[in-house]
Amino acid sequence: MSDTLERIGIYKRAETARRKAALSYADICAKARAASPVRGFFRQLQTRQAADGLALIAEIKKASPSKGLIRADFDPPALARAYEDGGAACLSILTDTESFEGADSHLVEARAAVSLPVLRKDFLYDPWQVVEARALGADCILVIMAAVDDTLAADLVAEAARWDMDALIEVHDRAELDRALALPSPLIGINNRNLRTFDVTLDTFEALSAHVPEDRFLVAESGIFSFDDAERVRKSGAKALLVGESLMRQNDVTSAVKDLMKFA
Ligand SMILES: O=P(O)(O)OC[C@@H](O)[C@@H](O)c1c[nH]c2ccccc12
Repeated sequence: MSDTLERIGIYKRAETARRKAALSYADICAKARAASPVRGFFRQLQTRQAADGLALIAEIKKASPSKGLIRADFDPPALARAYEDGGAACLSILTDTESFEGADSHLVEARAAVSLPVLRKDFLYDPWQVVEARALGADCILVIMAAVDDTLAADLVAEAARWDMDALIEVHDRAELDRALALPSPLIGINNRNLRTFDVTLDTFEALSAHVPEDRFLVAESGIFSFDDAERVRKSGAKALLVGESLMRQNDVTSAVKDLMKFA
């Protein structure tokens, strides 16, 4: 099968080159300095985890390469409000258009509708994209260890820190985890989905979580559909969940969040 991550890397680097040609580093920095102030993403997760035992990062996701169209009735600001009303701690918003039908405007408009911190969910290959994320209003970026080498990962994390943003470091196997633990970020996400094959299993979380030191804030990503799934990863050390599809498929997103987290 074709390697999706490889394909994404190719068009994303080309897209970024086009954007950089139109807007220099200095210009994108000026935009980032003028952006809405950072909302503490990690701090919010810690607060909500301390209060409830588990925090939710709720994802706004219209489509994906593995599932196709997930939600036809797609209104990012309305979804953001519904997630906030349900009790989500933070939002994750896809901005990649080619594979996920996301858009930068989804992030801008959804974030403006709520007071929650927001993760820009995209494929980052250049610190310029981190500054761009801040210019859009993002409070946290994603660093996918399967997509970047150690030098680039460190550069992305450093750029995020320069803008007071958090960085969620995503891993899928032991080698990626060991590389992630060398980075100066407390937020580690174990992606239960293999980005090359799309296989999803919570066994991945159970196997890898044992190797994550207690002082890291561990996020369980992908393939969480029920309260039982949430309990299963919580018992293996998850402090937060990152959930997209199972919430996006519900008409009533607010009660879907309450059911998943057993919020009253
Ligand atoms: O829709 P799910 O199975 O609940 O998964 C959400 C999130 O983990 C997933 O969208 C994701 C995790 N890592 C990514 C990297 C890029 C794009 C998407 C992702």
